[in-house]
Amino acid sequence: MQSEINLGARVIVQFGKKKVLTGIIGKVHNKPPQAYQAKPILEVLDDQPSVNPLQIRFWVWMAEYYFCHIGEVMHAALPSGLRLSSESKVQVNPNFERETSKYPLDNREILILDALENKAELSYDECEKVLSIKSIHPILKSLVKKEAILIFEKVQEKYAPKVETRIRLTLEIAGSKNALQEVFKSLTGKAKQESILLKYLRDVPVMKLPKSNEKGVDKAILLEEGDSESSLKTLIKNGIFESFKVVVNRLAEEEPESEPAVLSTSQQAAFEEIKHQFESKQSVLLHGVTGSGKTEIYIQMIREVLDSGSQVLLLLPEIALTTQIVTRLKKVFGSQMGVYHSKYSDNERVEVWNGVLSGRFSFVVGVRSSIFLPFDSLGLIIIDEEHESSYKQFDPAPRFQARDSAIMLAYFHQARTLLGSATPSFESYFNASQGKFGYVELTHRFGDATMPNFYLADLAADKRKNLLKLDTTRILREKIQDALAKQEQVLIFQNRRGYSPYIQCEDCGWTGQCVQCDVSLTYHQFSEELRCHYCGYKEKIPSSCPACGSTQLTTMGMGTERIEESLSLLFPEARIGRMDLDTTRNKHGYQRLLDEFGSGNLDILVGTQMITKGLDFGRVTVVGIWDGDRILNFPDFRAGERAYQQITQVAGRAGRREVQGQVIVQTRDPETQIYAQVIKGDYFEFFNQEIHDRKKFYYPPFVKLVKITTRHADYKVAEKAALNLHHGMAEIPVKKIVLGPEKGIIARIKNQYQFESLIKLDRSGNTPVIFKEYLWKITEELKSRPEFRSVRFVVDVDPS
Ligand SMILES: Nc1ncnc2c1ncn2[C@@H]1O[C@H](COP(=O)(O)OP(=O)(O)OP(=O)(O)O)[C@@H](O)[C@H]1O
Ligand SMILES: [Zn+2]
Repeated sequence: MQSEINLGARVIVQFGKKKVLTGIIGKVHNKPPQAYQAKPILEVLDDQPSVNPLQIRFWVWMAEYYFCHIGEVMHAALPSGLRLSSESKVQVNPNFERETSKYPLDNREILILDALENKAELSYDECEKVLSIKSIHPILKSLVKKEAILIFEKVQEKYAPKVETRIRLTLEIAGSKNALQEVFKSLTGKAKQESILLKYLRDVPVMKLPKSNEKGVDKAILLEEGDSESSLKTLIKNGIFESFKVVVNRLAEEEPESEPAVLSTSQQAAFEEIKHQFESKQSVLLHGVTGSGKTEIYIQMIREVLDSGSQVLLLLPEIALTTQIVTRLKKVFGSQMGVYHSKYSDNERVEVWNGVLSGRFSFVVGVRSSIFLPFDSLGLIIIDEEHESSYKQFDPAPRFQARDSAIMLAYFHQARTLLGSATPSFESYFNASQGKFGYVELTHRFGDATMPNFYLADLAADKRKNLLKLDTTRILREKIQDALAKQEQVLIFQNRRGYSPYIQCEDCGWTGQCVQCDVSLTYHQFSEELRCHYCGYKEKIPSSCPACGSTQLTTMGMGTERIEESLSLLFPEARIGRMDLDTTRNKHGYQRLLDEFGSGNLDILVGTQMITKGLDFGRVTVVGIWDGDRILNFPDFRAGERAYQQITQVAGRAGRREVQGQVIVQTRDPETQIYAQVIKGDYFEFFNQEIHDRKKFYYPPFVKLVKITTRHADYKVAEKAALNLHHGMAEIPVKKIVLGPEKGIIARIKNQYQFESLIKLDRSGNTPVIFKEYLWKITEELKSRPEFRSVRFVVDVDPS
């Protein structure tokens, strides 16, 4: 068999009596495993491997680096359409004969056997339908005992190619004019059939171009004007038409429709400089202020690399992927470009996968999981908005950082990585300052656009002077009013983190709590529900307090819904939209809101983080940051970095064309230094200050962080396991600091108590590798103890 096996091919392996699993050939060797009995391969599914050796190398690296099983990486990497599912099926036992069987059969058993005469195999579901009962097992079991049927596992490809039924004239008819005339004669008086034939001849020029009959037409199109299916059937039965099936592409073909823009002088200079630095560096950081036109530079880079015959991957944060930038790229690259989106169906994902495999897509724009596509000759990976924390996968394993992983992937391909941002991550900026990355800057906006003007609006002062109305400062109101008068647009930003509205009883102080987690339920006005943001639990809003019966329930906190409400009171004439998790839950919600805003149907858009990601709207002149302080205050060593990035990014949506933008930050503390730094736009100065603290207190990029969460349904067991883990880790002979274990910020999630340990590892040499080897042994040893058998240790390398 060995000669048939190719690295990367999918195979089926039997586990236990009933289960079959799909695997990928990772290595072909002759050493039998010591610890377990190897399982035989039942079948090799692919002649051509689905996964190439570079991918396998990448998976191995990822599993090792992010401390998880390679199976978990495989699971994340393969679109589920490429994994196989097995389903139990029933067929007649070939040795069975009803007449001579020594066992008596009851009625229901006979019905199943009858059904199997019409169809060679039935699924459990189908058997249940035959008898219209719920539990088919006893009957099938009895049939097996009576040696009447066999049960087997059928492995099915989940991916289903899209098949179209097409109709064409049979060869006899299409081949001769006479035959066709005969047909016409025979159809006189049969208006319905005649109409179908006429329609066919209208769409397919059989007379002029006999070859055109080969392709025929889509049956659905042939019948779409109301012609009858049964008439078509008759035509087929009489040998006039025939039907056949073809596999078609789900992803529409598009031709490029515009040329790339001509770069400005400074863009051109940046472009040349990037190429120059690529000669000596694998990775280059492009630090270009908001609106500087990074996209056009990417387009030129992509063009060049594609022309040289290599593949290109452009990574975008999740939400940005549905928008402007993809439309822009599609216009330039047409159907050479594949889009890999998490909102795509499985089948669509498999088509992008296969498109990369077959060479149809040499360029892919995608979310973080697109790093797993089967590229075999990448020349360039671009990571746009590289500072985005959504590049990190939190759950489930592999908990990978797509930016860091992409750099590794590029290394395996001997490719280059271009990281772009107006507000680089500290990691990348640090790497650039150390000379590990190249560094190219764009300090001006494209064209005549200038950087926006900032105003710090003092909430406390306005309150004292009685100028605060519905939480808006005077200056914010004035600027909005001005913009509305000039028919310009306004964005209002409220930070989602560390804050969500909830319901409280005014009389007894009751608030809704999740039944499985130690958190308050969040209030959703739109759906009139209370929801848990951790486990998804939800309940209807009670009409009275469940604790004391009072009907005085009020909404606490100030979410985007409340802001929308306040603004509609203050500016009754304005058309206001809201963009947050609530209004974008369905597939097209986000796009629809952007389209409305873009086409000028909305004057004001209120939103969370979503409105900050790379949006480019020419008429936005005012950006209001509802509560600046909220952005600064979260308990995290990255608080400052995130705040700087976020304020700069939101502000960057304002004034991207001729009219200068106005940014109003509402705050109780206008003296806070970070505001001054953002306004000055001096990232370098800000970085230098912050990095000093990071060094002093041992935080990244000076150490490597590993976070381990210990989980168990029993508080005591979880705590004990976490303490044991702690003691084990303290003994590991590498340079490190082990903190914790502490009760999780949220003590219980989905009925599991959690304790967190944080490890700060020395970065030098192979300290992290040694640490992980020991950690593996420690957790395996703990899990082998009966008391900790169901404890989970969740390891997060480079948590964000
Ligand atoms: N060479 C060019 N020719 C014509 N228009 C350009 C050119 N470069 C940039 N633009 C326009 O300038 C605007 C800003 O460009 P772009 O959106 O690429 O900026 P960006 O650097 O990605 O900004 P951000 O970081 O804020 O997302 C866009 O409307 C873009 O179409
Ligand atoms: Zn919950």
